[in-house]
Amino acid sequence: MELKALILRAPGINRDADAALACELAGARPERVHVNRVAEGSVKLADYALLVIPGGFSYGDHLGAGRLLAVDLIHRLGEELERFVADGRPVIGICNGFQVLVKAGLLPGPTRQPPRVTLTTNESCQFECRWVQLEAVSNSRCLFTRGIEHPIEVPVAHGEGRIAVRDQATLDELEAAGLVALRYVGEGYPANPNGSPHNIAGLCNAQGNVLGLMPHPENAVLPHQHPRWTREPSRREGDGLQIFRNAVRYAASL
Ligand SMILES: NC(=O)CC[C@H](N)C(=O)O
Repeated sequence: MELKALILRAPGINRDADAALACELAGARPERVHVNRVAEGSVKLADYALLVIPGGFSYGDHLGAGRLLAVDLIHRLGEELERFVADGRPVIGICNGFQVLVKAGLLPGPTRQPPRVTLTTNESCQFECRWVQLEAVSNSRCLFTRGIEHPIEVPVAHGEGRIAVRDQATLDELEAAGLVALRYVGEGYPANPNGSPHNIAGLCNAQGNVLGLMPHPENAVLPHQHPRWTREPSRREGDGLQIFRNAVRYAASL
């Protein structure tokens, strides 16, 4: 049976087509759906196996990147989304989508708890747009990064990607609970493009079925998207595709 992926659209979201392509290459059938269609009930989240919140500048990043779409998630999708997550279905938030999930309290979770983590302006105070190396954290609960044993290369493009935590205890807890899913490889800037502590690039929830990450795996799915594709012709696909394939495989197993 073909699995359907809901790619959530909202004003200012701009990487929905890229996310749709990644889902399609991973074996799912993507549908790009405006958040209003879900909120009014004409599209039901429960009809989908996978939810993607793509990158972009939702609502123009007003009040902080991801903040206003997070309000939509909490107040307009609310229980439907909570049920989707509680059912164990995979949710991936990419860049702006990660900011949305964090500001909605879905990451690191649990929901309805006071926020302990946020994403804020890069340490460099500028928009960072380049390719980075990422490693999957081996003790992570994340289902999207399974089997990724070597560093992968994907691009970043963000202005507000720095993780800020309430205190050191929160950071220790994220690590100990296996909620850190991905890290930038290398020491300091520019390997870590935003100054996130412990080089954190992505977080998951305790169930492992919600992942948010600042880099863009959906822009690293085809061989020629890589900057060295002419010099490394052996590359058969982009490194980011594994993340989508894991999601589709997992969704199929539910
Ligand atoms: N590419 C993106 O999703 C960018 C996210 C957000 N608008 C930022 O600048 O941080």
